[in-house]
Amino acid sequence: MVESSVLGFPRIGAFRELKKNTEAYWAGKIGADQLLAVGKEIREKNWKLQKEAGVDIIPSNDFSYYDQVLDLSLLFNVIPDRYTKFDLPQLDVLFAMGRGLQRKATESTKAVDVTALEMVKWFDSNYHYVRPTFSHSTEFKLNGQKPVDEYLEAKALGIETRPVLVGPVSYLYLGKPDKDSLDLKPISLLEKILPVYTEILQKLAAAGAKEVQIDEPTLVLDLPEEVQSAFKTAYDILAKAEGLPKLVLTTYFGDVTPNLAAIKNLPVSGFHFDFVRAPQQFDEVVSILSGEQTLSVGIVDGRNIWKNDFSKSIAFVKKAIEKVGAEKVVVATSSSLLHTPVDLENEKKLDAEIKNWFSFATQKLSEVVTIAKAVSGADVSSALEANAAAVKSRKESDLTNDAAVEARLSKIDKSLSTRKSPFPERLTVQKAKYNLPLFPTTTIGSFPQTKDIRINRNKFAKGEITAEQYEEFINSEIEKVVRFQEEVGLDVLVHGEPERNDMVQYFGEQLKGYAFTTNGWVQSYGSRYVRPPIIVGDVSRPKAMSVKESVYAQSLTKKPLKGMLTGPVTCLRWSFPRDDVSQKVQSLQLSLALRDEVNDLEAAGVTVIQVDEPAIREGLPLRAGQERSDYLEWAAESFRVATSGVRDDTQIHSHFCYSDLDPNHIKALDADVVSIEFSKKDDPKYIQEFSNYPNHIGLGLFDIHSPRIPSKEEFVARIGEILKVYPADKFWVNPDCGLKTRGWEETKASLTNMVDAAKFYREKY
Ligand code: MET
Ligand SMILES: [Zn+2]
Repeated sequence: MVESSVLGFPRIGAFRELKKNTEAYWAGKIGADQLLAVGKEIREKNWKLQKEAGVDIIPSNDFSYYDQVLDLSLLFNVIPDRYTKFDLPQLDVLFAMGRGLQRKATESTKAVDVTALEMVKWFDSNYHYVRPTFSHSTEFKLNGQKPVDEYLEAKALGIETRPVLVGPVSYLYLGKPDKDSLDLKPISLLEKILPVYTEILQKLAAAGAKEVQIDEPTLVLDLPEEVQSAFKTAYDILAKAEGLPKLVLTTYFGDVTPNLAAIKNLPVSGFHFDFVRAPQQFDEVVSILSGEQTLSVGIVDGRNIWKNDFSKSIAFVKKAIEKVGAEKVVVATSSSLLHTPVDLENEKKLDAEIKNWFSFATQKLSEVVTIAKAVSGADVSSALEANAAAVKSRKESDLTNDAAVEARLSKIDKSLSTRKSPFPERLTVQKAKYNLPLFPTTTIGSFPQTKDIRINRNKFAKGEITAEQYEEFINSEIEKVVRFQEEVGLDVLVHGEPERNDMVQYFGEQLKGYAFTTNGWVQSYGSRYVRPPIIVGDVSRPKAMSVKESVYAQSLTKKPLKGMLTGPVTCLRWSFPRDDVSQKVQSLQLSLALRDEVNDLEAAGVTVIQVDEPAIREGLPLRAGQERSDYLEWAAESFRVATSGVRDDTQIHSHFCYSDLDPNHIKALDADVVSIEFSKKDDPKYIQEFSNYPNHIGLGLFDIHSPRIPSKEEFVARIGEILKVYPADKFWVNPDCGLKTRGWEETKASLTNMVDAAKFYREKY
């Protein structure tokens, strides 16, 4: 019997229980005990769900209160000193590293003021991990035994699990040196970290774990020589240790063949490969298996919501069986299911035909089980028939294909993707028109999404208030935000985005070709979850989407008001995309819809327009090469198609966040002004890279993921740092990103300090 396996299950709860309770804990409304109890409940539910679905290999330690990489940092004591000096309980150390902590002293506790560690994209997904941050003084040792505890917890429920750990090479390589140790290469710590890996693995084995899923996803990246060779060093050492469980080396999100030499002959009990993303690697990766090693065939998509095509998958798995034998093959999800929503059954509003095309995490459990059964010769014919019917219905549906969109797409040429004049000429007319001071200040768009906003949005959704009442409410929010910005003296204002639940979903809901869910949440980072809309067919814009709010906001002020749109690549990346047409086609369709919106904004008098592309970096193919250069080309083309229909004196902004951005990747967008998340970038070399960026730029000055308030002096110092390498006449002053997750109090204080610092330099220059 071929076994089925799941690499990880969403841990947020079917109804976002984890978020609600984590945030309640942060707000001091519930105690740690209650939060821990909720975590336990979620784990129990997830394990039982998988058991009941018939999954053979069920993961444990895939749960986390914040991020699984951060958990490992805590477990291995990779905790910079600044987090340990307050005598915080472990859970609070975890959250302080994840999101920063600022707290006044009480009778029994010290005052705390510490920024978060850097958070970056998990490969090309919209999940973010907290970057392990190493110094010369890092002393690896086990801090507790979370993986063992969770393994035993499942065992106590009568469920045998396979614990998951990020492997040593990936863990180190995904990290970075702390600011006090910039010369440190994390991978050089390999031999120092292996003893703690050994220790935790021994403990797992002692607790009864027979096998551990050891994730080495960095194998899908271009790896420097010393990292490639680290695999052999690491796994040879682990293989020599006494009393370890078997290790299944798990890769996902891409093709590992360029690094095949690094894992050939590794002493592990098996390998997992992602054949959804990279089916082409099959022959080569199978060729490295020794007679003993198992092959985990990742065939059920952990990154998207389309129903599996059983006939194709079964054929694929059969091919694997032929090569290595049924007893060695495992049918698996391509990656953790963390990236998919929990349960399609909770979608009550989806059109029945469309719903039948989807499969969420819970449904994917039965998919791996059914495929495993089918290739083992069990009779699953009714499941196969239903599946074939769903696949056919999607392919042939009118909802999928729109001839008018396809015709417009075929007419895109250079004239549609080039601004009328080059940047220097635009700059001259824009200077004259907007007359902004040196160090112009602005924000990235969203202002605090208060409880009041959420309540009113829900009321409107439920029909408890009328459209007029809702509009009135939104207008009052806009007015509040505009007045506030005038008071603190910001230069380019925004309307605050109170009408937007999410920057992609908001537009998705107004575009034809999209479907959206009511409960399809996916963790993006920490307690922030997103509900990606789903691109089901050709995309077009029936009517204006954002003009009303921006025009209203502009009517309230004489200062320039920035209209806010989400760019084509980000709309694509933060949606569940179609898998039947290319990403390029989907992106360009979106860009045409956005072009109409940009032009409508300009015509309505909103002539500073920001088109956010925070996801442009995450979409970058993981390896250098043709696919990557093609991507950069169509991504930039999409942005320009969206934004180049405007006059020279219309100022186009763009915004990027979440990851290490290469300035060369955004030059071709030709935006007049860009803002970039930057506050946690300490490496002067990185700042230097941006000094040649030709257009204007705002390097984000404070972390919006943290409630911490930087002082004016801190802003002054940071701006001063950047000014050492960065020219003052291109310098915009702004936060890292939008302020939607922040409260008003810290927003007011931080922005006031930021504007004061800008004024300080304005006088100085
Ligand atoms: C993740 S990028 C966010 C940009 C958006 N305009 C905002 O401020 O919320
Ligand atoms: Zn952002």
